[in-house]
Amino acid sequence: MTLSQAQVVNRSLSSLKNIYRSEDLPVTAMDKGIIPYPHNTGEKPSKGMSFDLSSVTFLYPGTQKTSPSLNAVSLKIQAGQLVVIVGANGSGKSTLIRILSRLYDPSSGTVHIDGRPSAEYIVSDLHEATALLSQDSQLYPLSLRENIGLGYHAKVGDGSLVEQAAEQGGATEFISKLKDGMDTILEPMIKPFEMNLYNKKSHFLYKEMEALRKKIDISGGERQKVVAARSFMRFQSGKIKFVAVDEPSSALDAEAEHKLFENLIKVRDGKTLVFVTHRFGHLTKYADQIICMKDGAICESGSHDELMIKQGEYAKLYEIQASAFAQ
Ligand SMILES: Nc1ncnc2c1ncn2[C@@H]1O[C@H](COP(=O)(O)OP(=O)(O)OP(=O)(O)O)[C@@H](O)[C@H]1O
Repeated sequence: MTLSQAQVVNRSLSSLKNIYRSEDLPVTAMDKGIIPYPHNTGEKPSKGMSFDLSSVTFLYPGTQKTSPSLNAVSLKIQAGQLVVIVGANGSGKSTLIRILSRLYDPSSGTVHIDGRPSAEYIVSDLHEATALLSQDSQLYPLSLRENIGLGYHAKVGDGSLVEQAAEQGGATEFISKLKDGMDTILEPMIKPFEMNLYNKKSHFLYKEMEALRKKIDISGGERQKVVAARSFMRFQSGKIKFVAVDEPSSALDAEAEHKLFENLIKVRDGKTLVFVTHRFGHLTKYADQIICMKDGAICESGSHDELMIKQGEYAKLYEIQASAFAQ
């Protein structure tokens, strides 16, 4: 029996629903915890996830490196804060995001979330309350509508929610220019057809298969807009308390990046936002707290103005970028 494209897509969608919750969240050996998150939901509405890290050191399992990727990191992030992490390549920014998102537990030191050791919470609950937007986020061989809708799979059939998320992620314009719009299927899966149709050029499905073979490519920036739209869809679940944004904007032009940040900030209510960025300006000036990292450690933290007065690492990085515009 040959599966139709729709059947293939439906099957993929239902299996992806099961794995999507853990997208970007590789399961590592860690204490799975027993306390549901959020805890004490009957109390006043949460402003977001809060963090308290004390002397956190982290070495990737099996790494050849002799020095830890995070070294004695201590920091506090209050619920609802907008935090920006900056620092040179390899300084530990993404690693810190992975610890905050509980993709890894520290090699030593402690992490408290909302006042409790993070290991006490059911890890899948923490992941469900976390939206991680990073360059590694994947797209699936499904329609653009489904790729976005998967963010909140119970509402994947709600066209207006999916379209709203597409708009917030900045994806509407490029999608409207595609022949099949939201129904465009990315990287169609032709394998099941091909097995049956090999060399049967006269078969009526052969032509269809040939059309599907033409992979629909979208640019790096457009992919990131779809992934961003999926995160906005996730926010609709009402469960997100922590948004970690690890440089998703590297392929975005300046205007698209600005809009993405603006849209994320518009929906920040009830969420703690942590951004990793190499581009100063948009965010760093509005951040409640800037964390500047160097060689796996926090070398400075404070507001933009405080760190500029200090004339340390942050001011150095900022001035390098500012001088490029002044010339
Ligand atoms: N999966 C991994 N396994 C082993 N070492 C890793 C892994 N990921 C990162 N590292 C190492 O940990 C250190 C910190 O890396 P990390 O990705 O956190 O830095 P970063 O500040 O986010 O860098 P960039 O700005 O280049 O993205 C680096 O020395 C890096 O080589």
